[in-house]
Amino acid sequence: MIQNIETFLVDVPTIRPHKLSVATMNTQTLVLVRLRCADGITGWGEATTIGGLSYGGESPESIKTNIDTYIAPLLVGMEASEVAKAMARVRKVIQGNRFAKCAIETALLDAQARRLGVPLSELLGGRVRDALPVAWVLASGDTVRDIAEGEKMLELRRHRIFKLKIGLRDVMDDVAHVLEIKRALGERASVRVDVNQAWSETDAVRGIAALEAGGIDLIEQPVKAGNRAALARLKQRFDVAIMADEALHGPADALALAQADAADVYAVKITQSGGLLPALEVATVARLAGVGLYGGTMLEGGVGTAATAHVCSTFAELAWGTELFGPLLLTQEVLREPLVYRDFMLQVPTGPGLGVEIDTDKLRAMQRQ
Ligand SMILES: O=C(O)C[C@H]1C=CC(=O)O1
Ligand SMILES: [Mn+2]
Repeated sequence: MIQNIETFLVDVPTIRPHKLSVATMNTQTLVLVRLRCADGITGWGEATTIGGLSYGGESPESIKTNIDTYIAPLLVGMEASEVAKAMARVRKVIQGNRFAKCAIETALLDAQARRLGVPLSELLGGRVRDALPVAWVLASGDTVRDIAEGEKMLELRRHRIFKLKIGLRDVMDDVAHVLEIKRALGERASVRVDVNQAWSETDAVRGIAALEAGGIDLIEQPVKAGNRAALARLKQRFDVAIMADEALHGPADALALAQADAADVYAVKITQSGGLLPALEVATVARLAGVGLYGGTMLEGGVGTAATAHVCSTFAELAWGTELFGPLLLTQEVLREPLVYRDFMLQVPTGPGLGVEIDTDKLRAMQRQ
């Protein structure tokens, strides 16, 4: 039986300012959920977002309030091992709130996988890979600093895929910044950009033409999320791969984007999809439509990152790797043992459930009062 559900906000400084077109992050607010069951088993989930309300429609505070006020009372007293019934109730009664639903589903699945003594991946159909390629995001806002950071990551053998956050400056200034980094890193790295919706379609035509010519491998969400037709026109116009991120809020969007032939690649995010099982549905639509997969992040800490890793470990094809580096951007760790990054890959945890343990003493000390 589900005994109680608690939510925690944890403000953690980032290792350096992280500049996106929608926000500059100096701290990240982790939203963590603990679900305790009458059989003594505890499950954890995470609903972290980026930049308060500047990236998505749910803020850390709204997620906490909505779980505490509306979702937890629906679930307390239900059978904890009946994850699908519990989530069916949540999905029937609660509109929207994809991030909150994701955290709840993660906690239920973590608890159930622990109960069964298996890694969470095995409840999701089973893993076909034990490690995932991980991109690093260069977003200091400074070209020289970004190049030095990229060189350091290559030397450490931690990352050889780099995503650059652009869209804040004039299109051609951004292009010059990106191409300088590409020239410095050369064939040793895959260099990609994320515009986070900042360009008009005409900006995008100019910007993508120059980036494609300069050897950039992937263009993420160049135009507004709602402008599916523009994304489709850009996909038809250019050879370089176009990725949908903010345009993709779960399986229905995955289908609509596929029907519009609007993207070469989907950024699969468990929070944006509204949970782990909807994220698997996004991946299935992609597979059937011939769309490539990429494991996306909302810069979650260890819990959400592990959950996404379990999901991505089940993908037969993962052509574009992942960006599951969230914990590495943070100055403090909430896990007892950090996730393992080695040889350019994140190792998918092997223990029961998520395969990570929360340091509850640390959490108590770090949580927002
Ligand atoms: O992809 C996004 O838009 C969000 C995010 C992922 C990595 C990062 O730095 O920001
Ligand atoms: Mn993105």
